[in-house]
Amino acid sequence: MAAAHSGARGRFVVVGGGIAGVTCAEKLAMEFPSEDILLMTASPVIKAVTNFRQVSKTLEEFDVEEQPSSLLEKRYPNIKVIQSGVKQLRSNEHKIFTEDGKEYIYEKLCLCAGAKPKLIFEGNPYVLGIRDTDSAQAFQKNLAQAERIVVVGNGGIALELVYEIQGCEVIWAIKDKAIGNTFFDAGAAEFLIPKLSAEKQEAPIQCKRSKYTIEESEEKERSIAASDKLGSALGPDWHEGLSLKGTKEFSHKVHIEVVCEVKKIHLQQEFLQLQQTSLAFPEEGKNVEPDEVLWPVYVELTNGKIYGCNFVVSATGVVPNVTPFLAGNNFALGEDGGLKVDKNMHTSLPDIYAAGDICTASWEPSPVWHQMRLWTQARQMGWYAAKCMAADTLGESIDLDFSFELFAHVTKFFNYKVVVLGKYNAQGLGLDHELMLRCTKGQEYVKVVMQNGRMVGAVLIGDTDLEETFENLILNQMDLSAYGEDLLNPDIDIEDYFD
Ligand SMILES: Cc1cc2nc3c(=O)[nH]c(=O)nc-3n(C[C@H](O)[C@H](O)[C@H](O)COP(=O)(O)OP(=O)(O)OC[C@H]3O[C@@H](n4cnc5c(N)ncnc54)[C@H](O)[C@@H]3O)c2cc1C
Ligand SMILES: NC(=O)C1=CN([C@@H]2O[C@H](COP(=O)(O)OP(=O)(O)OC[C@H]3O[C@@H](n4cnc5c(N)ncnc54)[C@H](O)[C@@H]3O)[C@@H](O)[C@H]2O)C=CC1
Repeated sequence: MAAAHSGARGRFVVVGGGIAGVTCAEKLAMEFPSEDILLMTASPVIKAVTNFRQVSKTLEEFDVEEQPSSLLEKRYPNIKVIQSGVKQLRSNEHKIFTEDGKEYIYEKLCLCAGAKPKLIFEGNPYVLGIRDTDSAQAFQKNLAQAERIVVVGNGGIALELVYEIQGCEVIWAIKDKAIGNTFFDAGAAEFLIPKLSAEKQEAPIQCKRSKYTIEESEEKERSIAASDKLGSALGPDWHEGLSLKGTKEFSHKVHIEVVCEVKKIHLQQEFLQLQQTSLAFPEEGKNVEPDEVLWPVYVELTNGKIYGCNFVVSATGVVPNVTPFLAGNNFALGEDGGLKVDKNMHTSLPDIYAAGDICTASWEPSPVWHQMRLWTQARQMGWYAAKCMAADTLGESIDLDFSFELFAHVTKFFNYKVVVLGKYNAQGLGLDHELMLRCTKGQEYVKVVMQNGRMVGAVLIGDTDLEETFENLILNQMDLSAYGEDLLNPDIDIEDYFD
């Protein structure tokens, strides 16, 4: 490496301008008002949490705003933002080196560099991922000229996309039998499916929140894929600021191919040489006709079907963004490739902490908490990592934060409010559990997971108003055997029982 110019010495250095990094820097700035906190980030804007609302003991909601870093420095005069990517870490010397050729010395470091989309057929220019503002805009631009796309993956992004896209045929290829496997079971999927064939209620195509937008002149002409410079993950309602419309005039037109993966992606020329048949968009769920249209790419599925399309969206999860920090540093990594952190958010290397999507929680968790790469957890981890760094500096001990007692997430899918609590899909419980259900078509879907008469998880779709009561029941592990099915009886006001 070329000789680096000496930058600054920071007692506390945080890497990453996403929710985890910014929250961590803010908390450190509050804990140590007379210290400079260095926040290094590869992106020109930072993500700030605004309008934070504690909905219940563990459920929280907030908005995420993209802001220029100067606003953060104004709010916290002891935060200095350095806009340059970190290219190397020398943990044994307590030094980091940035892309602009500077080096910095830290006493304590927190790595919050997020994650990257885990793309199928990475490098294929017809395969798009969605992570940050750039990639979302690239997607929108391509969609505006598309008649048919193939969406691969069955998690949060795919669920949001298939519902939001209008005026474009969508072939949705999933590995599982039912939609939304990361959040739902087959019953909940069944409840949601009718929404995909209904006319989408027109949402105002404008952003609910004011957002800092990148100057037009800075925006590069893009071909199909976005630039590979890594920005922060998008915030809530990210699609509301974008018109997700193809070239046609219909609302939803989604066909789901279940239990399959993508075997191959053929360019048009290759496909024509194969002399195989591709399929037209299935009417009423059935493949009847060979396709007459020529497409830029053809997707061959493992079930033998081939569909032509304009491009493919790979919404197939994320991989922690650890690469810039690994060379020469012997970090312990989790099975998912994240930096392992203990119950103090400490990695395996001295004075280095990690938070958010980059890390893998490796402590013995509460029986009803698990890690998921979500912004609620990024905020909680960033905040708690700062508290741990402060406690260590002051020689104090600290208990695991209460937010890690119960997994709790509130979001929106297909225009329904969705709350998931604890082991909502009986994760890790094997056969040792029972399910109780209540469902009113088009209105609500309530599922609770019971183990030995105690509630260990719940999925609440619609305005059920049950989240606080169920959160308490999961947290206090009360024996509910005596209540039997009455637990979900809509004629009984369950809150009166337990409050
Ligand atoms: C489309 C989409 C929708 C989502 N929807 C939801 C949702 O509805 N609810 C929910 O809870 N979660 C959602 N998520 C997940 C959520 O956005 C992430 O879990 C969360 O934002 C992660 O925050 P983070 O700070 O760990 O990482 P990021 O937001 O990825 O931030 C990482 C930061 O590190 C910087 N960086 C990267 N490499 C370097 C480097 N070498 N040097 C310096 N800086 C670097 C980046 O520029 C960025 O600022 C969604 C994600 C996506 C992509
Ligand atoms: N409302 C919310 O809470 C939302 C949360 N998110 C979060 O953002 C992150 C990224 O979202 P997603 O990419 O949707 O990740 P995800 O982890 O939610 O889902 C990935 C999906 O891809 C599937 N998959 C993995 N490899 C595959 C392959 N080779 N072929 C076919 N399918 C494959 C998985 O089975 C899974 O269904 C996640 O952490 C997610 O939790 C994203 C959007 C909305």
